[in-house]
Amino acid sequence: MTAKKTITGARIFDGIDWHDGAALVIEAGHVKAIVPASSAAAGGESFDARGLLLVPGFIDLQVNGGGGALMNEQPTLDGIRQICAAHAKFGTTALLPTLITDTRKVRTAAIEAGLEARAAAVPGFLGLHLEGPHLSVARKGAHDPSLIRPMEDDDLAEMLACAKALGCLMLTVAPENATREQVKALTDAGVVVSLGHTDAGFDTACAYAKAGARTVTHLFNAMSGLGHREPGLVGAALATGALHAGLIADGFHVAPAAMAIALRGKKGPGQIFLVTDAMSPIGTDQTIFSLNGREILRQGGRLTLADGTLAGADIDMLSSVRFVHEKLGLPIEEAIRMASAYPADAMGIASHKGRLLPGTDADFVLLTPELGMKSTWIGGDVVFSA
Ligand SMILES: CC(=O)N[C@@H]1[C@@H](O)[C@H](O)[C@@H](COP(=O)(O)O)O[C@@H]1O
Repeated sequence: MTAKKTITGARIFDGIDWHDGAALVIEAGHVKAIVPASSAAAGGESFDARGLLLVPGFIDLQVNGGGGALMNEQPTLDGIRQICAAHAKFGTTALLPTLITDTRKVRTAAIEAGLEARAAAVPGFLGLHLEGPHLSVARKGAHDPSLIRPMEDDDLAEMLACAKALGCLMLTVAPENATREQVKALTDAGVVVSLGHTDAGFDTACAYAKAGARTVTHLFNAMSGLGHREPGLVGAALATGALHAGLIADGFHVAPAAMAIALRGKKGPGQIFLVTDAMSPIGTDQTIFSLNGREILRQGGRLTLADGTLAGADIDMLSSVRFVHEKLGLPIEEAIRMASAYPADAMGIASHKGRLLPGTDADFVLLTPELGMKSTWIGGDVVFSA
């Protein structure tokens, strides 16, 4: 990492506003400033990004796999490296490798791998997301029901130890199999607790939010719908400003009209952010893979178990940004925020990620004006170039 780098010629979006005729100045891997191009002092390396858009790097809080690796099947340092590298090709500069419901043994291996990835400073590795096994069997989705179980004392202890050692942990739980006291203990220890795979009613969801739950896992998927007398978790996610919610924007998981209604109806400051819920095929031509001994087929943009159950998404983050921009008509700035600023806010890491402000990590993406990939930068270094 050289001390100083300057990126010139691009239209720069810092997550709040556009800067035209400006240069991004990077020092020691961090944003130093965005300055008028004319006053960008010489010195250090200079990169010409004429005609391109420079936007904050994407943050994906739910990534089961990519580049042929699936966290459940390859809970190793190598698996994490593969996943991070695969998603960097689509603008993702920070992600949470996500382990869905599995055995204790696999979970322990995933935590070990996460600690190794942190020690090795794997580019793009942010922390871990453990989605399950403390979920509701009734809302299992593609999770193996035989492995879903209540949170016991030793589970809680393992999560607390993981949070302490790793520093960045998201945990999806269902109120059916995790108590409010457990959620409070976890959030007090800095774990971002997300509610999902649940039939929790509105009041229960609100009570869990009060206990510290901060986010909702893939809004609409694997939860009861918004009923007029029982708004459920969807209703709580939208009506409770404290909750942030992830959304899979592949056009198969949630109908565009439902996405638009949710975006219009979300009370702030909590926002709806994009997640890919991507699986191993991202960035490969894989058409079949296995999860807990069951086959998942990739066909026509969807990933399904033999019985047709959706099992994660076949989408990358840049395509998700394009989807909400092009299909929902969101301004490009807002589409980009949904993939950068909002997940950073949800995760509580906005002081150093999600926006390009003085002092934040120099994590950014260079795109063509048509939103094609050019290059991905993490900590001021190029990690992918198209
Ligand atoms: C990794 C994973 O498995 N993610 C879930 C899946 O479990 C669920 O089946 C699907 C649809 O849920 P829905 O049918 O309730 O909308 O959403 C996500 O793909």
